[in-house]
Amino acid sequence: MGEPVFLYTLSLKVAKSVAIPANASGCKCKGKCIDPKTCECAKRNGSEFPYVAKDGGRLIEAKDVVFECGPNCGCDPGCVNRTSQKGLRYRLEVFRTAKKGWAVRSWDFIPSGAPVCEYTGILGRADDVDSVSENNYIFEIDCLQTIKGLGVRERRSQNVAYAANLLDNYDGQDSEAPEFCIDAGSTGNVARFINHCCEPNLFVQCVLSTHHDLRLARVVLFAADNIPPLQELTYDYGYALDSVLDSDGKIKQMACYCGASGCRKRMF
Ligand SMILES: C[S@@+](CC[C@H](N)C(=O)[O-])C[C@H]1O[C@@H](n2cnc3c(N)ncnc32)[C@H](O)[C@@H]1O
Repeated sequence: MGEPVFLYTLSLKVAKSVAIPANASGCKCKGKCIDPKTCECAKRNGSEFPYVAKDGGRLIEAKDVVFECGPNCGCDPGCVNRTSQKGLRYRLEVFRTAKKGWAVRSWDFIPSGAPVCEYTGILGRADDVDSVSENNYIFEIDCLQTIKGLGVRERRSQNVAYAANLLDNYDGQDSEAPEFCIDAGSTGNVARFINHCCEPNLFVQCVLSTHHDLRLARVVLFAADNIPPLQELTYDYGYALDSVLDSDGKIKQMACYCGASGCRKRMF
C-alpha cells in the first residue's frame, strides 16, 4: 500500500446560474447558544438544539432539516449550533477497493452523530449538468422533495413549524426531480469518494446555516453509528430502482457491490 492520502475541506463553489438567497436573520445570543427558549435558531429546530456538545458536537437524531446559526447570529464560531461548519475533524483516507474504485475510511474512531464531511463541488441547476447516468459525482439536493414526501429518502423525525412554514414558499413546485445539485466531477472534497452501501454507517443530513432555501440546503454526512477506525465510510445514495435513465431515455442499471447482508444488489 502506498502513502495514505488525507484530504482537505473545500468549500462549495456556486455556478453563475444560481443565485444564493440573502442570509436569514439570526439569533441574539452572545458567546455560545445555550438557552433553547430564547435562541431564535433553536426555536427553528423545534425549541431544542439539534446537537449535544459532547465530542465537539453530535447530532441527536436525523431531521428533515437542521437550522444552524449563521452569519447574522450573535454567537461565536464555537457555538454548538454551528457543529457542521467547523471543518474536518477526522483523518480521512482515500483508498482503493477491488470492485468499487476509490473509497474512504477514517484513521480515527468516529462517534455516532458526529459530522464527517460536507458534500462539496459546484452547486448548479440540475438541468445544466450531466445526468446521474453520465456523471458519478452528482449529488441531487432532495431536501424539499424529502420533506414533501415526494422523494425516495425516508421522512425524518419531525417537520417543525418553522420548516413547515417554509414549504409555503414552494407552492406549485411538486416536482420529484430536485432543481439543484452539487457536481463534484471536476472539483470537490473527500465526500466525492464515499461509496454507496445498502446498510451504511453515515447518513445524509440537509443543513441550512446561511439562507433558508430548502432547495439549496447544504448536504452534510453524519455518522449513523460508532464507527471504528479503518471501516469503510458509506451512505445510502438513495436512488429508487429504475429511476435513472441513460441519454436515450432507457432505464440504466448499476450493480451494487457493497457486500452488506441486506444488499439490494443494484444501486439503481
Ligand atoms: C461518488 S462516486 C464514489 C467514488 C468512486 N468509487 C470513485 O472511484 O471515484 C460513485 C461511484 O462509485 C461507484 N460505487 C459507489 N458505491 C458503489 C457500490 N456499492 N457498488 C458498486 N459501485 C459503487 C460507482 O461507480 C458510482 O457511480
